Amino acid sequence: MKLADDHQDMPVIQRRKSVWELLKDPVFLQFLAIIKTYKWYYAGVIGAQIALTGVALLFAETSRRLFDQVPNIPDRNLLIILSAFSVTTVLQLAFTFLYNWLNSALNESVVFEMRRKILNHLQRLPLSFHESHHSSNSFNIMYSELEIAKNFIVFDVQRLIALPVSFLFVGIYLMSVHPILGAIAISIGPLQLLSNLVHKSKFKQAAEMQSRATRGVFFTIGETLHGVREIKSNQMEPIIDERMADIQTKGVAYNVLLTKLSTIRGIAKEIPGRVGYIAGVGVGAYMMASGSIGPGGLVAFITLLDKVAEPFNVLVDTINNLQRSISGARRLFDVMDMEEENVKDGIALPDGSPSIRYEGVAFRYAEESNAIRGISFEVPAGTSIALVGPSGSGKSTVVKLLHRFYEPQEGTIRLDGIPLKEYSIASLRERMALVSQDIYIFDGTVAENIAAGRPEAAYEDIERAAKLAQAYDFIAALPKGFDSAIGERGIKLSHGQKQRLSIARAILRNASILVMDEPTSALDVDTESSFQKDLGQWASSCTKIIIAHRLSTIRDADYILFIDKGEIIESGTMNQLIEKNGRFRRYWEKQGAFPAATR
Ligand SMILES: Nc1ncnc2c1ncn2[C@@H]1O[C@H](COP(=O)(O)OP(=O)(O)OP(=O)(O)O)[C@@H](O)[C@H]1O
Repeated sequence: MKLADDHQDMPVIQRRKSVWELLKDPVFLQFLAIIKTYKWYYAGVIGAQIALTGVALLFAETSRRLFDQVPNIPDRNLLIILSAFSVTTVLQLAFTFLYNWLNSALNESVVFEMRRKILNHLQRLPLSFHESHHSSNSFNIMYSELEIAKNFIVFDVQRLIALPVSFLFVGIYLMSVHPILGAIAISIGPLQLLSNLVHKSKFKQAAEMQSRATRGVFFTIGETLHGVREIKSNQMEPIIDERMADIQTKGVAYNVLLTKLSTIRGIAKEIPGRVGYIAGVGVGAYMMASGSIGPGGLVAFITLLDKVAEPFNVLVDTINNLQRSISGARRLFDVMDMEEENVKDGIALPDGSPSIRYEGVAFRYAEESNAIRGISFEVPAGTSIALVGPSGSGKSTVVKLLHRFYEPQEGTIRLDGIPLKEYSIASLRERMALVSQDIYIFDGTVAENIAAGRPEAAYEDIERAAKLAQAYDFIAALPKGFDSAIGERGIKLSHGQKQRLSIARAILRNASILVMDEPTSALDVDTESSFQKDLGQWASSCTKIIIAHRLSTIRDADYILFIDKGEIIESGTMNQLIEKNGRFRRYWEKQGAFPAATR
């Protein structure tokens, strides 16, 4: 169980992009394409915002007329004014309702669409991404980073369009009431923008630290839930608790700091508004006394002061948000920018079992030293080869290359004489079945789990696969047989039972290459021997690669490779290797598989 704090700088994937580069980023443009899909919602929300400004103008103008005419207002005018107030109230309520409703629909739809896009992308990234990044990293992207990016795409974008329009309307109206009052009102907003400079870098830093703390929380929760068994058996609960407390303490401190800085910036933002109000009321009162405006003009000024300042007010918030959104979105885009596996390009692998040939293949993971080197062997079509060797010797790596989960740095792998790279990944994986050490049971029924790789399979075929995998009896004993729910929310299976389901899954795929990575490690001796017998029947035509730590699993293999430290040390049939009396024989002797030979 890893306890490193590597969530602190996840994911450092590519060079950081400037805001400008980010706005030109193709992924950002893809997100803008989402906006296009929901253009009518955006139009509705923006329209409702502008309409609310119109209603505010109507209210201010009505108030102005009322105060300009009282106390000698004719009954008819009063009636018109009261009707206008009633209309503004109704309109205000109606547009507020419309705005909230459309905004919520827009928000949910965009989040849904973005999450789908990101998950689609994540599952199409090469295995190397998932093997080198903690899964909590992807969860964090799906939730926190997405939430932040969404705030920009949903709210900031619409405000940036609607508010300047509102500003223009209200500004023009106030200038028409009186140019000096209009100028005072208009100048408040730009002054408010200056508040953005207050503690600018400190604020940015605090936002980044707070987001790190959030990522830390995701990381710790993910790691704890993933390794709960190891945590319990190693009594690591206090360590996890301490770690969480540490992250939370920092998280609380950064949150408080962020709130403190936001409040200071908020005060700085308020000051021009308050000063503008006092100046406007003072100037207005003076002008009223000198008769250049009526009392209604002053009332309109007071009523609309907030409205004219609002666009800048919100712009300040939007710029604040933008700083956070950009750093969240940047992490999201970094991952979205990563190239997906190209599974389509290439020729299709023809029907029938192919021969497999490795020619001087070498591979290393990222910066590490070679995991395998100089690997050369051939498996004729329809035969089997077993890879044996100590743990960490490179056996799984050899077969990962066959799936094209990774590409070798040296050498060539050929199927039927054609380099693997020329086949499309989709056709390769379609023709290969994998029974691996890590068995994943999906949330669903037994039948659905067996048919995971062939959802259209007939029920009889599923049953047949279960029989050949020695899984039929235990499935039949489940409360609902093949319809019993298993996985996260269903019946829990033993490792051996899961392994048998995974074998049934592979059988059902009807593949022409069968890769088995320790396929029977959790089966009892009797079940394994029946499985071996049946393997000869259902997989007779497949070309097979079997990785095994058990001698019984490889006894029937046509050819065996003994691998150590990434190299083939010995190769031959079982009898040849035993007679050779070399590393292979000593390896099994150590495990008590047969008596030590006299040397
Ligand atoms: N995703 C990975 N990233 C970096 N190194 C890896 C990765 N997977 C495996 N390795 C390293 O490559 C080497 C070979 O590993 P591999 O899993 O191929 O061995 P193996 O023989 O299959 O082991 P085992 O029998 O224990 O499953 C090991 O040193 C391992 O630490």
